[in-house]
Amino acid sequence: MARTLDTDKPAFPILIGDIGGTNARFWILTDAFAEPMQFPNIRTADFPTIEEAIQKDVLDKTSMKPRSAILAIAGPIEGDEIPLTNCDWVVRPKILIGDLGFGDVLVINDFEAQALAVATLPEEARETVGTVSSAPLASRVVLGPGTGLGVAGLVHARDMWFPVPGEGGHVDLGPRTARDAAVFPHIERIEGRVSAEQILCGRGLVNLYRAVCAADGVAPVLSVPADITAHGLSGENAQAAETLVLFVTYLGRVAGDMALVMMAKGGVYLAGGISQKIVPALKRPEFRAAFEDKAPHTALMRHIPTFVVTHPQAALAGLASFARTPGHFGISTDGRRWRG
Ligand SMILES: Nc1ncnc2c1ncn2[C@@H]1O[C@H](COP(=O)(O)OP(=O)(O)OP(=O)(O)O)[C@@H](O)[C@H]1O
Repeated sequence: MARTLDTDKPAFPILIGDIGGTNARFWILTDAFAEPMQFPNIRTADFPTIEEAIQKDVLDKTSMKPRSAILAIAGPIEGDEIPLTNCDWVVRPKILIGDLGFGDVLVINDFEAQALAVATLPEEARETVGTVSSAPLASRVVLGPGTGLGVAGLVHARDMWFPVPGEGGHVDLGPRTARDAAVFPHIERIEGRVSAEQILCGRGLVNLYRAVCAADGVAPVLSVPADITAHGLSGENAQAAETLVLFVTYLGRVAGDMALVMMAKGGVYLAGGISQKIVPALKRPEFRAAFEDKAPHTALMRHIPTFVVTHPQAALAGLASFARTPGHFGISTDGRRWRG
């Protein structure tokens, strides 16, 4: 139920963890007010299991014994064994309780955590894209191209924020312009279709770049997402430069669709590992133009702010806000909380 944790809060110290497909990050909150203890970011591929990662990255490095854990993971949360999308780890709350000594484990969706962050993000932890820079207390959307494409909504009601997790990264993305029509036939599909995540993530950047090369009849010379954005931003590779322009155009198109679905007058927040790295490209006209190009609602879209989340550990900041003041957030713990 929405207020479960308000009356039954997890006990401090609390381990909070943001576990993505590529990276995992952990903090310990010693109490409701103290600065968090931060631990080195790790790559999930460097540890065979999450238990080993928590033991070696966190527990072996402090005498603090966390009593509770709140983990945000990439993937759906069902049952007592929760495999992660895009990584080999399986989260087993009963093992975390039995082997690592936690008394209380809550697992939520990683984009729910991003939504928690967006609810409480200070202005200095975001950068405005476009000309609208104030965000009213109204529904928001967070959209994050990273290892995958995460999407969540955030509803403000009854003086609380309610994150709305979903699978919005898998909506269809179709061609609009003549150039799109030339590039799209070369985009690798998933079961016959081009979902947004086929383009708007690290792997998708490579997919899009290869399609641009194929449309131009040139051999691809880049294969790593960071190289494509670097060569695209510098302009030294024509196909990478166009890839980046198309990437922000499609991101604007999907971000606009999500804003329409949620009536997100409170703004669209771009998170994930890629957004912060391509801010100059997002500030070119194409992103906002695609975002606003939503007839018959272009006037509405012009007033919706768009931001890049610049906080380096936004999901952890969101989890920390929730752990400290759970009553401010409507998070359901049904089927997602285990006790020792
Ligand atoms: N400079 C860059 N330009 C483009 N892509 C990048 C850059 N740096 C990293 N990436 C890509 O970002 C992705 C990692 O994103 P992120 O940091 O959000 O990881 P994550 O938290 O593990 O992801 P997720 O939560 O989506 O599973 C990888 O696909 C990586 O190739």
